[in-house]
Amino acid sequence: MSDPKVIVALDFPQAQTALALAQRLEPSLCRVKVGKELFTAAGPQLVEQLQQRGFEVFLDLKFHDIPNTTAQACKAAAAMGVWMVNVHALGGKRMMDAAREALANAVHRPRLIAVTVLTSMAQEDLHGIGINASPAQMVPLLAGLAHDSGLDGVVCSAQEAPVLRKQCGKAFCLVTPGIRPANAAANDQSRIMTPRAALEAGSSYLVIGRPITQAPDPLRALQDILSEIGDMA
Ligand SMILES: O=c1ccn([C@@H]2O[C@H](COP(=O)(O)O)[C@@H](O)[C@H]2O)c(=O)[nH]1
Repeated sequence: MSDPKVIVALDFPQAQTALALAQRLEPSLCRVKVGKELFTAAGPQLVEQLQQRGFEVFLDLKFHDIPNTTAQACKAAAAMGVWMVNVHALGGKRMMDAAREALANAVHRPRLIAVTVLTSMAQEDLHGIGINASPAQMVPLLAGLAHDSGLDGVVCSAQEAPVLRKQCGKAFCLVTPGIRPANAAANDQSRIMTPRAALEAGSSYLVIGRPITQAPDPLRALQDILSEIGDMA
């Protein structure tokens, strides 16, 4: 089976719009991501519909709660048959251990990854919440905890990928949002990189939302990105 490197973020307020966009894409070219906005509006039924159309789904709900609650939420995600699910590393090692253990005997075990520092955040945002460290310092620390807990990978920016690749090894999955083709608007993202540069830096998968979903021709936008990636796809 092919292993598409692009994960399209379906950030829409309702199922109908998300399905219409998915209809214009190709499961052989990309996976899709269902995040908080769409899942809150449309729920597991929408995940099921995307899977029926052949898409593998990254359920991006960033679970961050006490260990038991997070573990049970991960189990519920696995029961939906999703390809990937995530927790937030700021929930700590005990929470990540519980999440991994909860999935150990799942019939269909999704990849379990942890968000490190959101790609929208810069150093001043961390200072604003009392963390006197830079993303370049915090991300390796949180990725180390996720790695020690036996998680499959992390969400980070592509800017941290070279360091994490060395720290956590080849098999560790680095999922990177904040991807912007040259000249595309950064929007609310802070730590960004172009698609090809991100893969060269060591990203495993690229999460791309608005540059594709808001384009006049989303399939064309995806294909342009895949052409830029070329032999790295
Ligand atoms: O650190 C993170 C974690 C998750 N995201 C999600 O990725 C997409 C990015 O969308 P764009 O439109 O390409 O900016 C979005 O769904 C975020 O919730 C992230 O950006 N950063």
